[in-house]
Amino acid sequence: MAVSDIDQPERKLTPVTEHSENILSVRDITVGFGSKIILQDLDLDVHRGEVLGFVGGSGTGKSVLMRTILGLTPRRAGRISVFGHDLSSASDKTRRMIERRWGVLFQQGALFSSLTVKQNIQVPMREHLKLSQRLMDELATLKLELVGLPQDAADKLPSELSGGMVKRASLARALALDPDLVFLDEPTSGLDPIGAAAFDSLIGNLSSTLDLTVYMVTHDLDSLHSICDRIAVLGQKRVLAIGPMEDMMKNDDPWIKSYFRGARALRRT
Ligand SMILES: Nc1ncnc2c1ncn2[C@@H]1O[C@H](COP(=O)(O)OP(=O)(O)OP(=O)(O)O)[C@@H](O)[C@H]1O
Repeated sequence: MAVSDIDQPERKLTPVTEHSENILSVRDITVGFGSKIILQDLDLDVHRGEVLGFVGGSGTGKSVLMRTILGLTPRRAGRISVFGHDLSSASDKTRRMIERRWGVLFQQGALFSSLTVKQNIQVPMREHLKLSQRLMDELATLKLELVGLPQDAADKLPSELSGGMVKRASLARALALDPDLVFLDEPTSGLDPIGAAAFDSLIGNLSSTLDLTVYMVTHDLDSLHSICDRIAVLGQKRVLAIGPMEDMMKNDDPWIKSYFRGARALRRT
């Protein structure tokens, strides 16, 4: 049975009044390209075990922030601490340990087109672990099951998969090393509403059963309502607001109001 077919267990929401342990902390981050500043003095905390949804207008810097945290885009100022380690002062060994403990699903899936699904899932295993081919094959089989892909997907190339299957295969790769934290960049974009709901359900289930912390950039209001413990809104080069959906529904910032209580948002109720 696919994970997504299992009824979604009632999610235990992270209590926001208690000070949860931060798995990721960003302080005073400034990022720019040439003379254009995208993020300025931005602060953000992600609590262990939560699903944090990240929203903001197009071009506000959601992907830039995610790439900066991942070390793919340089920052001009600020500190990032993951699993209690400051990334600026981390040794190469610590940095590799951190990279082993996080998984990433990029916006377009970013699977290697010339590798089969199984080989794609095994890329992080080859990079970080020394395992026999047989063990890696067994692990890839387990990951396919975890994300609800049929076993015959293992030997297919990404071009032979549907959009929803590509997302699941990318998620299987992001989960290859049993991470504590996963970054998902618009995981439901391009999926039809049924596929998107099944994917949300999968992420919600994995988050509860594997005790995963999820950092999810999304435009999908359904995802925000159904699986996010908290929502962070990016605007004016910083995190404008962060909190549970109830807080967003009460917020009077014009962008937040029109996003969460505008005509499109109200149509879904
Ligand atoms: N490598 C780069 N060089 C120059 N500008 C860049 C680069 N990467 C991103 N930008 C600019 O940074 C801004 C933020 O881009 P980003 O992709 O983070 O937006 P976003 O909030 O993720 O948008 P969307 O919701 O449309 O995906 C944009 O103006 C973009 O053009």
